[in-house]
Formats: sequence, structure tokens, C-alpha cells
Amino acid sequence: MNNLVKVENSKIEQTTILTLNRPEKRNAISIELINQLKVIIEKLHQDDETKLVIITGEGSAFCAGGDLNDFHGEIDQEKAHELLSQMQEVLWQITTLPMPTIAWMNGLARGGGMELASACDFRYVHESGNYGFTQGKLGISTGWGGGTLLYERIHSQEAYYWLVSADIRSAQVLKSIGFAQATFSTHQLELEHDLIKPFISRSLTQLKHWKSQWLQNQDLQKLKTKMDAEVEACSHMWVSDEHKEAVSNFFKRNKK
Ligand SMILES: C[C@@H](C(=O)O)C(=O)SCCNC(=O)CCNC(=O)[C@H](O)C(C)(C)COP(=O)(O)OP(=O)(O)OC[C@H]1O[C@@H](n2cnc3c(N)ncnc32)[C@H](O)[C@@H]1OP(=O)(O)O
Repeated sequence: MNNLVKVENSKIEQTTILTLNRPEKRNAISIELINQLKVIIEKLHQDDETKLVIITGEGSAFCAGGDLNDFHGEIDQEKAHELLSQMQEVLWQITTLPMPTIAWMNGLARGGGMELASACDFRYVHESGNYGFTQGKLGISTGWGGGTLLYERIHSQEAYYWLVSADIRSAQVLKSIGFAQATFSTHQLELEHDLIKPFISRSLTQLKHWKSQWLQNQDLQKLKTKMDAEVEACSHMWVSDEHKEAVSNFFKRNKK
């Protein structure tokens, strides 16, 4: 089995780095990748040693979203719902992890890649990357619950507008709207980086306390209900002609 998600445990810093590992596909999330992530995140829920989880991508991209090959073909609304639900569950499990989580966005992100980042507690973005909730241009909405999470991360008016406009934004804009906490310019993720240091230098007890406070501050039941509704809505749009045409145009464009 290929490791579509690399797991590096750093014992001294008590940090786990998860690296999406399909650089040739810009780390698009395939069904197999979802299955691997699911197992890894489940384990982290039982982990009493890790004080920080970082999610990043191999190569030039953070994540190009759902794999448009895997999620397509002759699927009906029910099947679309089933497939979208699987990644929604992963996003939910990431959101509720007992330790802080950082999306270290090493490069571009699209669609579900932005949803995955939204499931993390903090987002740091590479200054030369570009980032977009582009689902609107594909005839769908966010389908993993990440639209719901976006409303938790930035001002609701800004979230609403970003989902409708589906525009691609710079790292600076992400920082200015509060989606990203900071930008960085390094190419290699290093645990001694100034953005990571504050986490590493706090104790496990402190970090777990702050994370639990963060989760208590949210109405998790309501959040889950809204994420479920998002999956349901997207599953209907998934089988629309507009979406099928947008996906077919993407693959035609790539063959040129
Ligand atoms: C599930 C849903 C949700 O939100 O819930 C979603 O995420 S919808 C998915 C939303 N994502 C997107 O629409 C992103 C579509 N991708 C792109 O716009 C572009 O590929 C970029 C991500 C900007 C990267 O452009 P760049 O010029 O660097 O690379 P490229 O276009 O040549 O792509 C490199 C290889 O990765 C593949 N590739 C890229 N994105 C993919 C995706 N989302 N699904 C499946 N394959 C994908 C290309 O087909 C190509 O494969 P070959 O080398 O074999 O030709």
C-alpha cells in the first residue's frame, strides 16, 4: 500500500506531521487517501503524548481538493452522499482532536483542500501560494462540511461572499481576512520555525487545556448538524449537469 499520507512523529517535540503525499496530483484527496487519513486521525484521538498535529502537503501544492476522478463516473446522489460523508467524517474528527492542529499550507489549495485547512485550528500559508473555495465555479458547494467551518473561522459576511465569488486569493488576503494567522516564506517545514515554536514550547497539559476550552466554546452538536446539511446539499448538486460539465472541462483542459 502506498503511503498517501506520510506520518512523522517527532518524539522530543511531541509533534505529529501528516503530509499529503500525492504531489503528482497536487495532493488531490482520493478515496484511498481518505481511508488512510481516517485510520491516522482515529489513532490520534487515542494519543496521550502528541501535543501538536500539523497537516501539510508534499511538493508544490497543499491540496487540490477532492480527486475529481475518484468522485465521478456514473454515481447517483446517494453514492455522492456516501462518498462526501466519508471525508466529512475525517474533517469532523480533525476538528475535534484533543490537541491543537495547524494547516501548514505549503502552496496552493482549491476546493476541498480549503475545507481540510478549515478543519484545523490554525492556518499558516506560503506567501507565494494561491487559495480558493472554487466549488462555486464547479456547479457545487462545499461538500465536506468545510463551508460550515469557514463560517467559524472568518467573519460570516466574508465567508458568504467568498463561497459565492469562488475567487482565488493571495496569502496576504487570507491573512487580512483572518483565515490565515500568518504567512511564511520557507520551503521546508521546520519545527524550530518561529510560527511553530510557541506551540512546541508549551506543555502537553497547557495545550490540551486550551484545546478543550476552544472546543467548549463552540456548539459542537449544532456544528455537526450544519455540516451534515452541507453534505446533503452538495450531494444533490454533485449529480447536476453544471457540475458534470465543469469536471469534464477540467479534464479536457488538462489534456490540451
Ligand atoms: C470534493 C469537493 C469538495 O469541496 O467537497 C472538491 O474539492 S471539488 C475539487 C476542487 N478542486 C479543483 O477544482 C482543482 C482542480 N485542479 C486545478 O485547478 C489545477 O490542477 C491546480 C490544482 C490549480 C494545479 O494546477 P497545475 O497547473 O499546477 O497542475 P495540473 O493542472 O497540471 O495538475 C497536475 C495533475 O494533477 C491532477 N489534478 C489536479 N487537481 C486534481 C483534482 N482535484 N482531482 C484529480 N486530479 C487532479 C491533474 O489532472 C494533473 O494530472 P495529470 O498529470 O495526470 O494530467
